[in-house]
Amino acid sequence: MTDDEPNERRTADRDFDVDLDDVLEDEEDDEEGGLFDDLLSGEPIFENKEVLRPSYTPHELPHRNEQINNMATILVAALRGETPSNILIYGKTGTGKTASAKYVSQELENTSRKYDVPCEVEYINCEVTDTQYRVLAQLANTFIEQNRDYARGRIRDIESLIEDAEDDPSALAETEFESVRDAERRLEDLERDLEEMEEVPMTGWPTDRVYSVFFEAVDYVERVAVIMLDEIDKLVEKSGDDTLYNLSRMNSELDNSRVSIIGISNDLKFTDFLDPRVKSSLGEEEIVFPPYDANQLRDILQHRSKDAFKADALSEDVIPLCAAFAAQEHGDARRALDLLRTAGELAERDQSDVVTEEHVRRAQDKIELDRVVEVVRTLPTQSKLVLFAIMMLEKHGVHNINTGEVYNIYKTLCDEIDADVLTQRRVTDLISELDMLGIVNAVVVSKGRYGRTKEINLSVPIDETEAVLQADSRLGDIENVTPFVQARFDN
Ligand SMILES: Nc1ncnc2c1ncn2[C@@H]1O[C@H](COP(=O)(O)OP(=O)(O)OP(=O)(O)O)[C@@H](O)[C@H]1O
Repeated sequence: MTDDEPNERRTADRDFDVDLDDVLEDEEDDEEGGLFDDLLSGEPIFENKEVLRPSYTPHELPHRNEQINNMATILVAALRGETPSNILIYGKTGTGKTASAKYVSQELENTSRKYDVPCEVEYINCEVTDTQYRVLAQLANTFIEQNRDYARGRIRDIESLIEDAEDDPSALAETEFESVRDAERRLEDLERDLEEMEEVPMTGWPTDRVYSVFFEAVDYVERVAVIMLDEIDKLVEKSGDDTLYNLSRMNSELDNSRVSIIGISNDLKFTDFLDPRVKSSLGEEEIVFPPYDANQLRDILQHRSKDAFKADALSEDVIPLCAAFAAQEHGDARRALDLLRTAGELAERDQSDVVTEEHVRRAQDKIELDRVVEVVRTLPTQSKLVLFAIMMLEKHGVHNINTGEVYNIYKTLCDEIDADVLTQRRVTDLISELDMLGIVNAVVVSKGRYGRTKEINLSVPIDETEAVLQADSRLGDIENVTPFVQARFDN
């Protein structure tokens, strides 16, 4: 290389001279590891942690065969071009409702492609999409997108058919077109359709208009559309049963397509709020997902852990313990998987080669604490003030606190931060709510001729509770309020 060669060229050559192996060796010799070296050096515990996350759809769902077969038996009608009955799926949280329904839909769509039967499943999470407008708009736009693809595909086919027919008119034999002109007319129709297919904006239109665009989009081609409404109770709670009413009576007006609904809910009572017509149409078939017991959870964890962990990374008692803990919590598979993943992460952090029972116990505490922190963090300000009062009393050594004591300090705290003071009766209600959330424990005790009173104790760790309460921008201003506690003979 000469001096007058361009600079970049020389720089580039120099870059290539660097031998990557040398760099790696140098790094190995380097005694002081970087920030990540220590963390990387331990044997990894996980083979693929994603497998344990809620977003992962497992290929196998042990102990859900019966429910999966029931769903398939109902939905097979779609593959015969008939309308499947609507299905309502019930069960507590973490019992595999969504995972099973998604698994069945995937299989249904795969088979429909195999046999070339037009059938689609549209999934909507009603916790996120919780108004009639949004549900209809989301569905309309999905179908519009599919219709566009369909129209473009048809346009391509007809264009090439016309080209062939111009050379050889017999190319039109056995097609739906009698002449090239006929095919051209169809082409023009499709192009006009394509232009007219207008997406629904996420707000702003009258709901009637959204509904009619959705209706036309579904009916544009022949198909069976299965609409899966997960957390359907949230939709009804937020915006009533109009959406379900409209969807469930559509079939009588559709010409080309058929609609069937799968509703998923963990609230068994939500149908009580439905119009009787909607209730009977939606609940044509009901499938119940019972909670898992400890043995079933063990099988589920065993299946998932095969792909998630390195061989021998789990000590023998880890899975049974995770299963036992989660079985106590109404047989929730999500909780069991969280526990196993968190235990693995704790083992990884300890740079341990195996996950042990101890990691599971710590994971259980961590998850519980995370839950408490989240519950406390999202409490309304008034409840936070009541909890603050209880926490201060406990900090000053007062146990079996009574409502009057909480109320006195609560009032001082309200003054301190300029908040409205609620009545003692309302504060008693708030204490009961905190009890229901498992943050305090309030028991009614009889004091003989002095009547009955509530004895309140904090049931969550005091330091973490204080930290979360202090992190609230309003409560953070509370300084040095010392609870004035009347002399008590029972302390
Ligand atoms: N039988 C099973 N086999 C393997 N994994 C399962 C099984 N049942 C549930 N799971 C897993 O447990 C987690 C929770 O399941 P899913 O979301 O289906 O519960 P859900 O009943 O819909 O709960 P929610 O009502 O809270 O939405 C998911 O990660 C899912 O993959």
